Amino acid sequence: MLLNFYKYQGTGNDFVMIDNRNNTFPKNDTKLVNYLCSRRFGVGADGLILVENDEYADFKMVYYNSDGNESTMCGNGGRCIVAFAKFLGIINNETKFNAVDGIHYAKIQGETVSLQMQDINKIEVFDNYTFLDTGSPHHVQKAENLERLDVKSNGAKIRYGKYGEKGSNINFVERESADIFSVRTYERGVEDETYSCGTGVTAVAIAMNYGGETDKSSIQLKTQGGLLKVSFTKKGEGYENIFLEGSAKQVFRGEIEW
Ligand SMILES: N[C@@H](CCC[C@H](N)C(=O)O)C(=O)O
Repeated sequence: MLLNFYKYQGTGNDFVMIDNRNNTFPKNDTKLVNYLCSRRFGVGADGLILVENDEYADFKMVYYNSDGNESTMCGNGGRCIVAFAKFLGIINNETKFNAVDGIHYAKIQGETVSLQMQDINKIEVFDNYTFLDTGSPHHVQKAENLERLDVKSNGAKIRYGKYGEKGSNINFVERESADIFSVRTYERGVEDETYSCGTGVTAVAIAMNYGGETDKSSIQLKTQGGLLKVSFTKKGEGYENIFLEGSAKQVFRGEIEW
């Protein structure tokens, strides 16, 4: 059988995109999703995303990690699906779409997508790290010489050692200035470092503000795949009006046999 797909990337976090508005994709086929994401045998991607019809919003986003399992929210994937929905003619320059963590508002201008994330009310601060959920779970830990850190092995150690089977994404952050932080992320479900993680940089920006590393409410995050921006409003112990902004691009499209 031949399957039509599109490939998108948002600051180097890459996704196989499939238009599943006709409901023909076998959604429980973990092996198929894993095969499509395989960099040696398939298309190659950090994750796979389905665009589906939704009763209450412009469309629905269904996200899978490259291991083939459906997972929680993907911020870069959310930005890419907005670009894909525009390409498909489902939306124009603004949208409200449904995802696993609820409705997201987004707007697109050229190749830049600004995606509203869910409000955050719970932030846990520990001795040498902060934990928060920005749609997906994130461990945020400061690091020196970030450029030289072995993110895969250090990330895996924390992901399995501290968070067990369910796991967490692990972010390492180094402050460059009050409004610029460098971030590298180990993603669960990919079980490797990715070039950037949208929910991850969102978690880092909020954790840095909450922990007093910066008093800025608009922060630039340097990732291996490029620059992202996170802005927010602090309200009491929580955060609202959280926006993740950066580029989202179609890379290629094709069909693959399965
Ligand atoms: N790359 C994503 C995060 C995807 C979800 C994550 N791997 C998980 O399962 O928690 C992003 O851009 O947010």
